[in-house]
Amino acid sequence: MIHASKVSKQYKASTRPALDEINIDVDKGEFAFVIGPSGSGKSTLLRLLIREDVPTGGELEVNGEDLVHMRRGKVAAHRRKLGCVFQDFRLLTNRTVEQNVGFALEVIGRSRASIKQTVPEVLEMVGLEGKANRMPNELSGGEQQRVAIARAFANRPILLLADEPTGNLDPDTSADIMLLLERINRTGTTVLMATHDNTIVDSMRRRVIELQLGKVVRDEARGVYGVGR
Ligand SMILES: Nc1ncnc2c1ncn2[C@@H]1O[C@H](COP(=O)(O)OP(=O)(O)OP(=O)(O)O)[C@@H](O)[C@H]1O
Repeated sequence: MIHASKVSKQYKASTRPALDEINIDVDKGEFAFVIGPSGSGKSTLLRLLIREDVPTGGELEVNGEDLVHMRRGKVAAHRRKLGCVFQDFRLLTNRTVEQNVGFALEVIGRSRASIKQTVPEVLEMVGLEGKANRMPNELSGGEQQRVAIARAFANRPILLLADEPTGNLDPDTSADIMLLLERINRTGTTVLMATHDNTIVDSMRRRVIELQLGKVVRDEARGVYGVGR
């Protein structure tokens, strides 16, 4: 699903590369954490996968698509295959829960009938069936993140990218969000999640890819966060 070979990213303003010849292969259906200290390159990796930015070296493919040489006109189609979830939820604050999810489907050209059918299904999946008409500010942080996950999942992405999705949530709420991401993973969606949350990483025992100063320093199948971090 993800193939990164010697991928580097050198920002113009920076002296050292944010990513330095990293090799990562993630298979379809895998669940993998990307961990590492602040500035190690986690968000940069996710940005390259979303094609918000382009590597300055190496090969990068998602689902067989070459992201290095991808034409600008194909970027939107690439992003449509992905779901993205962020620490700060990024909901449309002036739209209801239902509209937030529906709008994401509208912009990718889904018919009104299909949106009408899909939105209640995904809201039920994330446990928000009674809250379709609420505004985001009428929800708890955990509920807002559920809306963001519903929105990311509505189009059944092949790959879900999550950048610190539990960063603003308390431990119990974070655990619930992880159950939801596991559930999404069980439907066949590959999940790549950047996190600082050692409790979550230790309890899930999933693949752990550790970055330090832009290099992969550990890639373990059923890893833990690590001692003393
Ligand atoms: N737009 C940019 N221009 C210049 N340098 C950048 C840019 N974005 C990130 N960097 C640098 O690239 C390196 C990696 O940053 P990145 O945001 O990928 O790290 P991170 O592991 O996600 O950190 P955090 O956990 O704090 O989010 C850092 O040294 C950062 O300062």
